[in-house]
Amino acid sequence: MSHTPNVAGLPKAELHVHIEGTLEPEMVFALAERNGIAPPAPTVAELRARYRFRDLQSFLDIYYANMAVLRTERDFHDLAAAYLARCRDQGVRHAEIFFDPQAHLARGVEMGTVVRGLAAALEAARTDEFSAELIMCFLRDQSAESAAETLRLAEPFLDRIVGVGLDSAEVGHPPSKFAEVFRRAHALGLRAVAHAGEEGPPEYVREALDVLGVQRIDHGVRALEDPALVARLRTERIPLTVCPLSNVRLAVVPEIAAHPLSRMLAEGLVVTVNSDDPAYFGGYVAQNFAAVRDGLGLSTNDLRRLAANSFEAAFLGDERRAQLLAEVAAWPSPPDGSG
Ligand SMILES: Nc1ncnc2[nH]cnc12
Ligand SMILES: [Zn+2]
Repeated sequence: MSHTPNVAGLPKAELHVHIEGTLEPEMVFALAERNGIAPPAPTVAELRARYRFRDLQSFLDIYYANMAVLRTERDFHDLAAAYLARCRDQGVRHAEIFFDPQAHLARGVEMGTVVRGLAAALEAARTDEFSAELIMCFLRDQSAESAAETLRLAEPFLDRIVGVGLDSAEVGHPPSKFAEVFRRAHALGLRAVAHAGEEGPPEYVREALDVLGVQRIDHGVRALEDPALVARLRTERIPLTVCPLSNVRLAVVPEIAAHPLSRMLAEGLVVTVNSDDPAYFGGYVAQNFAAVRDGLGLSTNDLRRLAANSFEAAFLGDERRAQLLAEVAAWPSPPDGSG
């Protein structure tokens, strides 16, 4: 077998991971038991067997149903702590983590319960080597008024939230629906990102940039259908947080060998590789790197480019960004310097 560099050792930022999408089936059952509620399936194996998705909506139905086991501050802490523990083995040096408060508010779980639990886990995980931030997403298949109310509820916690995002069922819910709440988020000093061009058209990517003023696009793979948009993304160096295994599992692309990531790299786009909902899609971020390395035949240079892009796209200070970029440039280096 040819020698392939160990992508788990490649220093990287993960910029597109939904914390509720890291809820492994085993944890669904453990939390159901701890909270005295019925699990969503008879066994872990039977729950996992349902993870065959036709499209985004068929995934979201199970994703939202499983979240019912998340009730207490401790639950949210334990969920984030489990993801953060995995970051160490995945080469993740910085994580920007999405959460979906409306999905919890709807079940009577308060904003403070969610944010305090998640933020405590992030605080405990921060070191000189590792940083993490929270991005609060609005559910685009709910109303603009609900998004505005969600932002109001989050105002007491903005010291623990770096930015806002937009996720959930895309088609029929254009970014422009959320112009006002994103304006308010900018006024509050928050960063902004949005899912666009996953199932939705290139026009949604444009709206996310022009109407919502986002600094990154989450997914964005359908932007490739529009050459003028591709040229703009390249010229303005707008990062796209791509999720290869997610795209295969949600039938955005037919198989990993057909994934447009190679084309995006060749176009000079600031693309990054991320896991999206790793408990559902067959792997965390290093498995996503391995899948595109093997499925698309990416070179060591390509892998370094993807990791460097992740630090360029991250909400980091200049000094730490420069340090992490230097570590990427030195990869793969022998772990003890002896080779
Ligand atoms: N891939 C995805 N697209 C839109 N909303 C999501 N919420 C969790 N994962 C998502
Ligand atoms: Zn996502």
